Amino acid sequence: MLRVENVSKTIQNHKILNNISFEIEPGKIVGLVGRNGAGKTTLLKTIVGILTPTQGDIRFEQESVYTKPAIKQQIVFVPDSPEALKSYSIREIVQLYKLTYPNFDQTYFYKLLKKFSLNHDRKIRNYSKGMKVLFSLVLAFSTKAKLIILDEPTDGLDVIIKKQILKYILEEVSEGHTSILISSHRLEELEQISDTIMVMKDGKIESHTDLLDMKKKYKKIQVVFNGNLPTSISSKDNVRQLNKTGRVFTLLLEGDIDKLSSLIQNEQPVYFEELPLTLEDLFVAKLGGEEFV
Ligand SMILES: Nc1ncnc2c1ncn2[C@@H]1O[C@H](COP(=O)(O)OP(=O)(O)OP(=O)(O)O)[C@@H](O)[C@H]1O
Repeated sequence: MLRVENVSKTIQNHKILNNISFEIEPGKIVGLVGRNGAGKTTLLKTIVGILTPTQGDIRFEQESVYTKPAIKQQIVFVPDSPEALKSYSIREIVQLYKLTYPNFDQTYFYKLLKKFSLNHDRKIRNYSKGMKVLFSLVLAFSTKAKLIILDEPTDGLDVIIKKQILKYILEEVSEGHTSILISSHRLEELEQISDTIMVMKDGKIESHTDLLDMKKKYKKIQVVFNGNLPTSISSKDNVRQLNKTGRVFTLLLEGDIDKLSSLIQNEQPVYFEELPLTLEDLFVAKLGGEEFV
């Protein structure tokens, strides 16, 4: 379990991280979303001990990553640009990783290279951008670390390779107890694979949403009535109007969603349909139009 406890980071009088606390349980995928400059990379680098916090602590399995650096063998950071490895041969990288991570599984590593058609005779600098990202992920998962931290792994990749990478991350997590912290500025990408989503803004965690809980608590519907929206519905605090086009209303129901649905059905709409709910809908309704793209 990772515990981030009241972490703040100030660089040159600029407070980049402001009192951040959260936990990641084993086997969970946590998505970190925020616009450019929100502080995502700084937070990730602080968690892995590349940067030291001005205040607060980071604990993994109860040990502080600052006072017990050996615990860092259980945590792998994959930076947003995997360029650092490009001047090494694959054999050199394997040697380096075996020294750093005692559980590095070489057989598994070569098996995965083959699976993704990453030719290991080739120099990494000759890989395409997508291949470099895949290679970094394969390397990270082969360490058998308990926490893998990925900084914008899908940035700048085409849709096909992006899907392949997200699918691979999900497969790896379902196999064991690896936890993942993954950042992106694209909410809809992380929503597909995460258990929880944290939204970061101006160095703070603005919201922390459990996606399973969200599906239970909220429902998005489209309804049409003969006239206007009946006041028995529009007057409810837990019914939010997301959109109105002519007589078509898109509503977000919150709380006891079954009770609210039957109340709406009782008003005999001429049309009623449940729509898939996205986190973006929820944030637009709750936080007033924040965009993440
Ligand atoms: N070493 C540094 N010195 C001064 N300012 C810094 C330093 N590192 C980061 N910052 C500032 O901290 C803020 C957060 O940067 P950070 O790279 O963590 O954001 P981010 O959310 O990862 O952004 P992006 O999505 O663009 O990668 C930015 O305003 C950046 O300019």
